[in-house]
This record gives sequence, C-alpha cells and structure tokens, in this order.
Amino acid sequence: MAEADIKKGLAGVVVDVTAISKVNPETNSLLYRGYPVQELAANCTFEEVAYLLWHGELPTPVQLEELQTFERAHRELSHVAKHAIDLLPLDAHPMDVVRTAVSAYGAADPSVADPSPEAQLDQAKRLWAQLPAIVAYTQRRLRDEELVEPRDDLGYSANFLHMTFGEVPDLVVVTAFDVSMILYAEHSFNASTFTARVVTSTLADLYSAVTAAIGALKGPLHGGANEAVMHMFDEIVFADRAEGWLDAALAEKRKIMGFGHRVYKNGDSRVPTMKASLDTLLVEYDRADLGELYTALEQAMDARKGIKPNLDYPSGPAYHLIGFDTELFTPLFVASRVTGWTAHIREQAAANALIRPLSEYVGPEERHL
Ligand SMILES: CC(=O)SCCNC(=O)CCNC(=O)[C@H](O)C(C)(C)COP(=O)(O)OP(=O)(O)OC[C@H]1O[C@@H](n2cnc3c(N)ncnc32)[C@H](O)[C@@H]1OP(=O)(O)O
Ligand SMILES: O=C([O-])CC(=O)C(=O)O
Repeated sequence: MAEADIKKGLAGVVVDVTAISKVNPETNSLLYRGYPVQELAANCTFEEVAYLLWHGELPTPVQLEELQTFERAHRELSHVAKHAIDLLPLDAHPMDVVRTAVSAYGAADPSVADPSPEAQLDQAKRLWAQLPAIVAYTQRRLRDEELVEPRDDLGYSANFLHMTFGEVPDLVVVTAFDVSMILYAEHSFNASTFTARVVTSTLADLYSAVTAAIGALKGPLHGGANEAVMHMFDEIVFADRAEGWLDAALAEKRKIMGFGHRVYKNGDSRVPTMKASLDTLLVEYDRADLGELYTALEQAMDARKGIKPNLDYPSGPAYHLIGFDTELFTPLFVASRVTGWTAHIREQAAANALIRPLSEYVGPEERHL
C-alpha cells in the first residue's frame, strides 16, 4: 500500500453513519438532531437538549417533567462513587478522579451487564444525573470543603453550581453555564466519542465505553485544551504581552491551546455563542482585562497563522470566572459530553459492527532465530 493511501489519524475518513449530530464546516454549522446548536442554546435548557440527543426529538412538557423528576431523584452522590473518590490522593488530577468514580459507579450497578436499549438508556440518564455530584465533590475536596447535598427545587445547572459552591450564583452565571453544557454536549465522531463507539463495538458495557471516553477526552489535543487555555492565560497575564508571547511560543513550535480544529478550518461554529456567554460573565465579574487578553491573543493568532479559536478557548476563561479550579474544566466537559457519548453508544449498539481497522506493516521482514 502506498503511504499516501494511509489515512493517518483517520483524517477525512467516513467510518459510519450517525443521526445524532451534523458538523458542517462549509456552512460553519452544527446541528443536534437537525436543530442548530445556537437555537438550542438560546431557547432550551440542557435537560431538554439531553432528551433530544437520546430520543431524537425535543421533549413534550410531560416528557421533560419526567426527565427532570428522574434527574432530581439521582442527584445525590452515590456511596460507591464517594468511597472511590475518597481513596484517591488529593493531588490526583480531577479527570483521573472522575474517570475512576464513573468506573466504580458502573461496577456497582446491578444492571451493568444488561445490553438492552432500555437498560442502557436508564444507565445513561443515571450517570448524567450523578456526574454533577462527582465533579462538585471533586472540586470541594480540593478546597477541603464538605460535600453539599443537592437541592431538588433547582434545575440541572443551578443545582450543579449549588453543589460546587454551596450557593446559587446570579441567573446570568447559571445561564452561561447552562449554555456551555449545551455546546459541549455533542460533536459527531470526535476522538472521545469514537473511543466510546470502539469500546461499544466489542459489546462491552456502557460504563466501560464512557470510562474509556473520559480517558480520551483528557488529552490537551481534545477536551484537556480548556484547562490548557487557562494555563496559557496565566502565563501571558496582560493583553499587551499576547503578541510577544505568541511569537515566542510559535518559534518554539508550541501548539497554541484553544486554537485549530480537525474538522472546522474556518472557525468553530460554537465559539460565537460561547463568547457571547463569556462576555456576560466578564461584565458580571468586572474583568474587562481578561476580555482584552482573550481578544489580543485571538487577533495575534489570526494575524500570524490564520487559525481560529475552538470552543475550549472561550469556555476556559468562562469556567475560571464562574469559580472552578482550572483542573476542573475538563471534568465539566465530561458532565456535558456524557449525553452525546451515551447517545452514540446506543446508536452503535443498535447497528453494531466490530471496529477493527487495518495497518500497514513496516517492521522487519520475516526472519528466523
Ligand atoms: C473541543 C475540542 O476538543 S476542540 C480541540 C481542542 N484542542 C486544542 O485546542 C489543541 C490545539 N490545537 C491542535 O493541536 C490542533 O489544531 C488539533 C489537534 C485540534 C487539530 O489538529 P489537526 O487537524 O491534526 O491539524 P494539524 O495539527 O495537522 O494542523 C495543521 C497545521 O496547522 C497548525 N496548527 C493547528 N493548530 C494549531 C495550534 N493550535 N497552534 C499552532 N499551530 C497549529 C499545525 O502545526 C499544522 O501546521 P503545519 O501544516 O505547518 O504542520
Ligand atoms: O470534534 C472534535 O474533533 C473535537 C471537538 O470539537 C469536540 O469534541 O467537541
């Protein structure tokens, strides 16, 4: 096989069909089950979007109420997840903590081996409801703070923030957070979703697939970039240092975190919506300086390389302003993307084929001892 025929990184390779989302780089659009993500962010809650991803249609009021009741009934941190977290050292990375807690939660689920679509949907919904408790407890533990019990009079995002910070912030903050959850929820065959589908294709259970997907999301070329963006801002500090910092970083051949995308080459369709939410937070927290740094680096990157920001660029500083530690940013991505992952796991399971590509052997020719 000619080297040119090898699709390294599977770039440009279509490996299956999906009805869950459509990423269209030509029109710079992203559709969840046919709906533009910007419209969903402006008009729906994350709970409605989760329902849409799993079921293919937005919920009726009765269906939404059922989902909300279910989610509220499964919000409390499970004993097994708490024990698993408490066993880990305090300096473990929060992504490792969340990955371990999800794995432990799955191991203790008596329905884990039931591959029926109904059982998998139930598992997906429970895991989705558990993740805010897992992430919030992981954050609080790092600050030597006690677990906060959920409140069942609050929606998903308000309760998530209440469990993390012990209080519900202003509506503008809850709304910006909810928008981020909607935007992070789904993005076709990205690396972590593909990982989940590979694991599912072996007929392994949903928790194994999600645990593996969390591992794939951790890397800075994928979800880990939202943390890396904040570390970069911490290095640069002032807007007037952005150009010099960028020139030095590019000279060292560093990848600039939060910029570039495998599919979008002319800007990520989700960035304008997340940037608008970030702008509301910059006003709320009176941090015009951070907005200036954001813009200065974006403009410098455009001038030097013509490479545009991806979703991790505005969401990193947004999560920082809301009050999360930087290492918690990718776990927040997990809490959202679990909806997309589990929709894909169910889609893969419903029309399965073992995913097993070929490779071109370039080792030594046959030889003998
Ligand atoms: C929600 C998400 O997961 S979105 C992705 C988050 N990841 C990041 O922000 C990490 C930084 N970005 C990157 O590393 C890349 O843009 C990726 C991994 C996202 C996409 O990578 P690929 O599609 O493989 O593009 P590739 O790495 O081949 O880039 C093409 C060219 O643009 C350059 N380039 C792409 N992104 C960047 C970047 N962020 N900084 C500097 N140069 C870059 C590459 O060096 C390459 O240049 P070359 O042709 O001179 O070698
Ligand atoms: O699609 C990708 O490769 C990465 C991404 O933006 C996502 O998963 O949201």
